[in-house]
Amino acid sequence: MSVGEASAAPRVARIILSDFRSYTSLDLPVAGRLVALTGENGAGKTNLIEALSLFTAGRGLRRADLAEMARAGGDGGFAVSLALDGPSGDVRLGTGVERLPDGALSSRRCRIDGATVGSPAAFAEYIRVVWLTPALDAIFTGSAGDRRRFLDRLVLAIDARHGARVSAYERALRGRNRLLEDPRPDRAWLDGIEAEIASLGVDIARVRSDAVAKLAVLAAGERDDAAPFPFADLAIEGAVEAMLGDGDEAATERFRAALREARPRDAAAGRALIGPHTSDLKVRHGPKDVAAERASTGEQKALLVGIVLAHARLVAAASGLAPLVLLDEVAAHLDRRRRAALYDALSALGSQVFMTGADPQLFGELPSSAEIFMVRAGKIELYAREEHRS
Ligand SMILES: Nc1ncnc2c1ncn2[C@@H]1O[C@H](COP(=O)(O)OP(=O)(O)OP(=O)(O)O)[C@@H](O)[C@H]1O
Repeated sequence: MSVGEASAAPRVARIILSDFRSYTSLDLPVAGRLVALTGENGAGKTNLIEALSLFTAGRGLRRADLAEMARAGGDGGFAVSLALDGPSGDVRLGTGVERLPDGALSSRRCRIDGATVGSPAAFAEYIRVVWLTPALDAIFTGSAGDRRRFLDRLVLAIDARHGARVSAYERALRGRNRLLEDPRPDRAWLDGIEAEIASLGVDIARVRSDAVAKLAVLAAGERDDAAPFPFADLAIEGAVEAMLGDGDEAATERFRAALREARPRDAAAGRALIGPHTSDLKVRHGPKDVAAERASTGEQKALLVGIVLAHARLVAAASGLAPLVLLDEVAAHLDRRRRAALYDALSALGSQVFMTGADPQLFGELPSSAEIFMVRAGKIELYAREEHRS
């Protein structure tokens, strides 16, 4: 499917939580496409969108352990379930952890219409999820590792197998590190594991590069210097990415040769010094043509919003599913004009969007079809919208 083609937009129609974070039990019907969650600090707004973020591969938007998600004071288990109004009808998605009869906690369970599936990656057939959280504010000034993780999340929303690919690559790297600890390592084993690393590494570099190139094409379409959300110039910098020009097979061979040659150096360092695990995502503020880390705090936030909007459009075009968009405390950072522009852009996306903000006034510019909820200590009710808009 090409960028711009129509996509289906699944909608969460009901959220049911049991012993999830601050929620003992919650059954929330949702009617809107644009949904705002307001309420005091600590009320449970982020907890709710974190629950939604579990319907994608990985550990959700806080990258938390399952044990942290279970309500303190509960039995250690929790359940999150969604009724989804999807392209092929209604479907029920569920995930959580159960306290087993023998007293132990189960591993993470994932279910689709009651049937167990192997991992949350299986939800990708029904729903894609993208998000922007305050933790990402430091992404441009933070470590290359943070930016790689950010990029991998972008890729994961397009290609649900990317997480498994990265895990397998990291496992193979650890295996090679262990072999290199031996002063006389088994050469056949090393050859084998390096072949695996090279093949997985080139796959990772390729899908990351493709995603960045597609995002760049989308951003290029919006090269309006006066746009409220500036376009970003994105590029990946990495030795393996630089090898891709001659095709994947040649790149795999070159990466494998580089690993073989680097054995003494990597043995001394205790890790591989070359590979996509050392690459960096370079971001520039397009209209100003400066490195993103040199832009102002507000400009960085606007850049991130621009990237997330472009990403949501890319996910819709690539997967045929307009992704669920979760925006944690984004509205509060934007001036009035940009907030109105954000709501226009979100309406145009076609996605269902959940956004949080402590101050209900932040959502004054939302269209009347939007739904605003007031969150108070584990309880959620509709905010008096009519009053609010008068
Ligand atoms: N496992 C847990 N069990 C019980 N309560 C939890 C658990 N994890 C977090 N909480 C509580 O949830 C609350 C935080 O909720 P959340 O982060 O959703 O707040 P918020 O409404 O987004 O607030 P803010 O506006 O400050 O971002 C805190 O009071 C925290 O103690």
